[in-house]
Amino acid sequence: MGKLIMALDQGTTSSRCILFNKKGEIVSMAQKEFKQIYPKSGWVEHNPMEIWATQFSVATEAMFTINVSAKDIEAIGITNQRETTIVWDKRTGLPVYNAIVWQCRRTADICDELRKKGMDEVIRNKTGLVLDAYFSATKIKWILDNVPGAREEAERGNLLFGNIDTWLIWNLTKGRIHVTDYSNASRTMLFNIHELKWDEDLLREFDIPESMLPQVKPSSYIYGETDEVLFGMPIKISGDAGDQQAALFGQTCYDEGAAKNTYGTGCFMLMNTGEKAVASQNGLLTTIAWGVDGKVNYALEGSIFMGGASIQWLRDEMRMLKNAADSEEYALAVEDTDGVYLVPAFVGLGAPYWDPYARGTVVGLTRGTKKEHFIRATLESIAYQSYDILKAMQEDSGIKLKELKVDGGACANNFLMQFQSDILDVSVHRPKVTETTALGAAYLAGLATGYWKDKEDISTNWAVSKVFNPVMIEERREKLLKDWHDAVERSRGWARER
Ligand SMILES: Nc1ncnc2c1ncn2[C@@H]1O[C@H](COP(=O)(O)OP(=O)(O)O)[C@@H](O)[C@H]1O
Ligand SMILES: O=P(O)(O)OC[C@H](O)CO
Repeated sequence: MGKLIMALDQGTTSSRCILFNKKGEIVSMAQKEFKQIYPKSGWVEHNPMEIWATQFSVATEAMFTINVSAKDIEAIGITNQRETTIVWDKRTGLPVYNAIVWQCRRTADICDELRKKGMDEVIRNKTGLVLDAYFSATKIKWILDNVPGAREEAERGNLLFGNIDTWLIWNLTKGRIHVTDYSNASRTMLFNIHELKWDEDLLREFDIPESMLPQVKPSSYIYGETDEVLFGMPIKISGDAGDQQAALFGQTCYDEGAAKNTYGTGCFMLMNTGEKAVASQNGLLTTIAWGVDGKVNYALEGSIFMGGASIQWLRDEMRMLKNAADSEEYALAVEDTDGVYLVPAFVGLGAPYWDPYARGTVVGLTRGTKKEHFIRATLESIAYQSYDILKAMQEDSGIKLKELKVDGGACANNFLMQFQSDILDVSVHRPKVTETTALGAAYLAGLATGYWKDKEDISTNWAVSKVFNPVMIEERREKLLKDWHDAVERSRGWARER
């Protein structure tokens, strides 16, 4: 069989491990969901120990299932839900608080205060990000200000910060390595994406000691080896990237202008802008795609907070679905939504609106509205939100997209993909391997050890499974989009006024 690459994909709702062969094919896979903790309205946490435990357990399960051991694994690549913040005590390895998840809105008021001081402009220029509770900086500050004794211990140099990648590498190496990569660092709101270093002014503004921060390395790089106790012998750890950037890499979007959209918990559209950091005029983020071959690549990103998660909400809270995949059949059982629009602003709206006070809104209900219309409107909202991002991206980059590569759990939905193509008026390409996040992490790891020679070697692995071409007439598209934008306006600012 030859050696395999292990990708650890630590997502918002589950920890996954996938073993890939040289052709980029999935040889084994294991997955475990873990608990979502909602201590207050708008707050979201994870237990860091559960994240580590589930991630390690799926790693051993994926090996065990196909009867391979550490000697069969060439290297490990890590990819992770980004921004989610963990602070732990380096003496004990114990977190001082739960992981504060990227979706958590608890620090919206800290952002409001900073905005009053004009910090939004400073932050945008240095980090490429929009001042928002989404990113790690205000989450770290919240932990230091609210966990008794945390600030004192941090100032004494006893506490470490990490996103999930850093936390996993620290645990995989039994506390020997405290590291992250450029793509993850670029999501903290503390990293200067032009100078490629932690920004002293921002650290001072947020009152965060630099000693807490990990070293920043390329995304394809031998960071170290796993502790031999874990897998029986050490395995190289040689890839690390935030999950959305890893998906861009896994989709082989190596050329300037190439773009992908991932339909997972949220939806994240990224366009490679090469070695140029393009500043957005339309509410997108400028972010680091990866550091590979001694160079840093930038991307424009549109982040949508509720993508597939809104289908999960239909399933778990509204109890309209037995499983997410059934949404396709319900949506196809009606011709349209009968004028119903659902804006899934359950945790505010991300790009391009950036409104933490927007809340979920349904408009156009009538006596004739059926469950099928409601489900279809929820699926359509995913496509409309992606339209808003693509439009902003085309304006910012000056590039008219001809095709969009897709991946993530919800891209399995054929209704959604066809509607997406219709609304964008662009062809949508679904690859054979849709686990592109894990694949990207595997590619980064394998490039560092010479398992794959170069990006060209990898590119030949990408293969399309299905193409969706637009068939909707323009007048219909325009009417739907106009009504969608009216519905979005009705959702905005709702929580601020209450
Ligand atoms: N066939 C489907 N139709 C619509 N949504 C789906 C479908 N399959 C999965 N999903 C949604 O996709 C999400 C899971 O995708 P995944 O890429 O595994 O997410 P993540 O990496 O964010 O944990 C869930 O929110 C689920 O509701
Ligand atoms: O867990 P995912 O795949 O929804 O990704 C989460 C993102 O990285 C958040 O920025």
